[in-house]
Amino acid sequence: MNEASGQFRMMHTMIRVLDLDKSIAFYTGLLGMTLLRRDDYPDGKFTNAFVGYGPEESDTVVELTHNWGREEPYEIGSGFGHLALGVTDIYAVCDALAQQGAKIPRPPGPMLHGTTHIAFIEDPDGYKIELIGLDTM
Ligand SMILES: C[C@@H](O)C(=O)SC[C@H](NC(=O)CC[C@H](N)C(=O)O)C(=O)NCC(=O)O
Ligand code: NI
Repeated sequence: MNEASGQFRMMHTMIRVLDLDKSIAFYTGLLGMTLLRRDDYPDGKFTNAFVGYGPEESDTVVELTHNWGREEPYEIGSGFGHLALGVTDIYAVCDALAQQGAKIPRPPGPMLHGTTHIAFIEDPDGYKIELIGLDTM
């Protein structure tokens, strides 16, 4: 820790989404997050929806930005990696997600070159979400 660290707090990660209702349903319905707030900006023709596991005052959350009228899928690019969620019993969680139709391009198991058990699922826009087996860390 350095002297500057007390001045900053991690607030959110923003991702641009094509279908806001579909994304909100994914993050709340499948991943158990809460829709914390939804702010429309008519002058900018966009909406921000914040989802997470606790209030923004104490938790780092995800900001889903929807640009009105956008139809072209976003290019996620090779630089973006993933959002990471910790879970207990990653195998049971992945089974339940698969039964609900979630895309799981990387099934659960020990990570390459490591020992932590991870999995990767995809959100409606194709953003990778890593699931980390907390009991395997
Ligand atoms: C510990 C956990 O939070 C990780 O994200 S490690 C996952 C691991 N990451 C990498 O290998 C990064 C280097 C790689 N060359 C890259 O640029 O992505 C990972 O993605 N492992 C893949 C797997 O299937 O285990
Ligand atoms: Ni990670």
